[in-house]
Amino acid sequence: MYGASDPTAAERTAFRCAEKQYKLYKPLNLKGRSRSRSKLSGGEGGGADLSAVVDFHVLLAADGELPAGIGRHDCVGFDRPVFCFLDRPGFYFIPGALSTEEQCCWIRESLKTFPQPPNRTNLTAIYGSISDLLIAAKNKKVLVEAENPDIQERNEQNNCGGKTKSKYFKFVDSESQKGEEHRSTAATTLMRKLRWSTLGLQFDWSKRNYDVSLPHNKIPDALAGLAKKMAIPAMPSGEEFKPEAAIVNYYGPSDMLGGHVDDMEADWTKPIVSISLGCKCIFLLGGKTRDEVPTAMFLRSGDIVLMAGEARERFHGVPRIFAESDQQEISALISQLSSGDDDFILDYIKNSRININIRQVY
Ligand SMILES: O=C(O)CCC(=O)C(=O)O
Ligand SMILES: [Fe+2]
Repeated sequence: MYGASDPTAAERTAFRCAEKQYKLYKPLNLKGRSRSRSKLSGGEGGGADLSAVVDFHVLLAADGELPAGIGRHDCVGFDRPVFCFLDRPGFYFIPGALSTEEQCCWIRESLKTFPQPPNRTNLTAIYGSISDLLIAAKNKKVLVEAENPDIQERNEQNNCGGKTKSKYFKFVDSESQKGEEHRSTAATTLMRKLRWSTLGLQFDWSKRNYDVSLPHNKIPDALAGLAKKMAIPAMPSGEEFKPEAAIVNYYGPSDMLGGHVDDMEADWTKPIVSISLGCKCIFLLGGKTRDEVPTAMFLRSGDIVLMAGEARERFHGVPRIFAESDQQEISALISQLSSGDDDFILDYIKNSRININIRQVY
């Protein structure tokens, strides 16, 4: 799914040039996380020229003639404006599809419930199942390694012999760790290291496929309902979208997602329903090879993108998040979250972006 087989050839492609053009460059001593399923390397950079980036919110507000190559997609039974690119069938952009309240709700769910077992996250491979990460972060807990009494007992009963070395990780008060030799990791740090979680059918990144044998819950009803409703403009007529899996991506200020194609679902006539939350980003929509020059567009909190049919074969990625400097972009979100008691979530989202993309697998 992700990355090109020949990295040197990938370096020279039009898609790669666009990624380099838009990526955020930072001082070398602030080396950021590479979230990439295909990495971007550094460069000199600075303020990128954003004049070619399509801004659907400006087009929506102008309510006039659209630039060449962009159209409106009229869809029976769908009451919101939907934009499309005339030469890129199957790609749809629904600006401001979610209200501020809805955005807050999905941000909370993304941080609180979506990373809960049996859903897996990038942290699962290191620490096993971790429950209540957000609560632990709010309560300033730390994660420590401990012996798992359950497994020890079970092994003894099964005559596995001797003491098992089975370990697991648990949250404890940071105070209790003072003077302890155990290595501990603050829950707030882990929260920042959260890069993805998978809902519904679990995606196995190492096998690059869905592993239906892994325990999973179905997609929460409210999210499934939203995805079904928003998928309508991209659905073959008379059919209903079946949300079976979702990937939640968590982006910090210097994170990016390298160009890739999502090709692990059986029926490409069904869309990927992709929800943006938090800080603004640049999204690149390329061609069927990396050699085609991609179109850059802004994605803002509450926007929804649909990719179906031919658009499923197109390379796409996120080279840039706009955090900190562009707080006015998410001012409604900030004021809504400020009125609650969610300081942690407020601080998190001020310099993060969350993307929930929902898929029909079969
Ligand atoms: O973050 C986004 O908007 C895109 C995410 C994506 O393409 C993916 O997870 O496959
Ligand atoms: Fe994707």
